[in-house]
Amino acid sequence: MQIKLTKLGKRYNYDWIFRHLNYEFESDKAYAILGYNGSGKSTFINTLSGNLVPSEGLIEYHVHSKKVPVEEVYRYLSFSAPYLELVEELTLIELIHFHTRFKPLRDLTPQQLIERMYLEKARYKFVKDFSSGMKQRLKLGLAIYTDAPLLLLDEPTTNLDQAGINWYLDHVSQNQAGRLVVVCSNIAHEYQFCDETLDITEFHFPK
Ligand SMILES: Nc1ncnc2c1ncn2[C@@H]1O[C@H](COP(=O)(O)OP(=O)(O)OP(=O)(O)O)[C@@H](O)[C@H]1O
Repeated sequence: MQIKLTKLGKRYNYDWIFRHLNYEFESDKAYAILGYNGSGKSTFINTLSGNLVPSEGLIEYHVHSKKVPVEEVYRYLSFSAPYLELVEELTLIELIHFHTRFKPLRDLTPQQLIERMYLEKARYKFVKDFSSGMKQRLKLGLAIYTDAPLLLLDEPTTNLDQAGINWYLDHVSQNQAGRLVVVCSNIAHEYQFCDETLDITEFHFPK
């Protein structure tokens, strides 16, 4: 997946969140989107995902050199963010089967995914009864192990303890080859594996 941004801008009402943003994301690379709280990282990643419509400028997507229209981009991405909800009324195994009806996993079975997330004991537990750290591991596991060329992660280590952070870093780096990975963060350990950084505050307007 390659993404080219040309003079991209997003505003809410009269407030520009970012503007005049020219950038190219290349496949097989990991990028960190940086900026303080409220600087526009989530707005940016949601614009990149096609979930928010830009106020000006252009986003062009290519998968294996084939142009993908913005309304089709959701087919090519997996996304984990604190504001994206899990279906909490399902058990873990039900949720994974539900998820795979929409998007396949990367060469592993639901049982193997449960093992990789260290959630074997929660196989038949309702997701609503998971701890906040277990929910975050589940969100990340589903995103990382979905077979999608674009992996979007907003604040990936929210609610994770040190063991959970190490688990995230291991699994994201083992599954990064051949994909475009974009991480929104202002915590260094969340994006230490990234090749490039993009500071959203450089595109605040007016400067
Ligand atoms: N739907 C909306 N309508 C109006 N303003 C919004 C909307 N969503 C976000 N904003 C504003 O846009 C700005 C950027 O918010 P955003 O959530 O993108 O920042 P962030 O860098 O991801 O913050 P954090 O690190 O705290 O998650 C903030 O001032 C926020 O209040």
